[in-house]
Amino acid sequence: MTALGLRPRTARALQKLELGGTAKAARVVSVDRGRLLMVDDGTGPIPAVVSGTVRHRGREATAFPVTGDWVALDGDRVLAVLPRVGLLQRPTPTGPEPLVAHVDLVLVAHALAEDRAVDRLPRFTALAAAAGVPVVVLLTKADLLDDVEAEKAQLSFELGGAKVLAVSSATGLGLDAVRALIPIGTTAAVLGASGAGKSTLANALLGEDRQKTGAVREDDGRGRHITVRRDLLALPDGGLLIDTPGLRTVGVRGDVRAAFQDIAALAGECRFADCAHEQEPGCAVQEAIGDGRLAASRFATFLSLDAEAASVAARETAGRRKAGSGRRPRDGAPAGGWRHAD
Ligand SMILES: Nc1nc2c(ncn2[C@@H]2O[C@H](COP(=O)(O)OP(=O)(O)OP(=O)(O)O)[C@@H](O)[C@H]2O)c(=O)[nH]1
Ligand SMILES: [Zn+2]
Repeated sequence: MTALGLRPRTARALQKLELGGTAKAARVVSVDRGRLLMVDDGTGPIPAVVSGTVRHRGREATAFPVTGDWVALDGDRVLAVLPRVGLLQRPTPTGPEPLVAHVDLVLVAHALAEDRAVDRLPRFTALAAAAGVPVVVLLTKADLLDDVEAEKAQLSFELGGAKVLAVSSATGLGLDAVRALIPIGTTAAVLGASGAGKSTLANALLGEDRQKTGAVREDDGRGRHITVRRDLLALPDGGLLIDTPGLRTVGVRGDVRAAFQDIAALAGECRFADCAHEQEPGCAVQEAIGDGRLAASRFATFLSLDAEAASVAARETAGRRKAGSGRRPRDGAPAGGWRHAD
């Protein structure tokens, strides 16, 4: 893996496209409508646009690039999006919306001192779980808490034993621990509600005011600076950080159990395979709540997200039936294909 996180598999996928000598792999730093900023392992940010020609079909090749994507770049033209791993997608009424790609770790920021409602956090962890990306919860603004260790333990309990790190951009608490999570070449995405302290944390990790510089720099220091508001940032230690704007609404989609493996494991121990975890005898979930191993609030959150995902699935099935009479695009490519750069 290179400093920018290019994996051999992704590099091979580029070779397979056989685009010719001048096409190279480059990574998307930011997307501003049709305008992209790219980096590769030799150059600083380069502006690029998406090619109007769909040269290669397939799911990724016809997708519009998102921050973190690896693409085939020829001059200033993006020819194809290379196969994605670690793709964070937000469920929307019209289907999943890709947010960022090639993410190795999701950091969910939550300022417990200002927001006691932790039941929204599993929405973020579900988003990561759906992408198969590990999660660490950041208890931000820890300087505003009286008993950080106790709050951290409580938060971890309420999140089913999630890994929680207490951090403060104000005092520097926990910043080294966060840095250690993002070694050279790995990409972490910070998710969380607006005001959770994500951008301040990004600045603290960068060691500079991102608003002024916001630059992705090559680790050899040759790269140029360019101001971007957010997106893929190169940390001084070589890790890559994607700061995302606060997501106001995060829906859930698919099987939410991936984000509730603690509950799924308990449910596997219930006496009845079809246990509804209400008042059945031998219910391992209710037993765990009873003896304090599982937070009742977590189980309640699970039930509500599970119900939400089920209703989304039902809506999508109904929508597909309605659209079923329409023509299917060739090669299974999504209708619409490239969104052209202006
Ligand atoms: N006391 C304290 N305040 C903090 C800390 N980190 C951030 N803040 C304050 O919290 C507020 C919000 O911080 P931001 O970093 O802008 O939050 P954000 O999550 O990036 O918000 P969005 O960009 O809207 O998603 C600002 O007023 C920060 O100064 C911290 O560690 N301690
Ligand atoms: Zn049960």
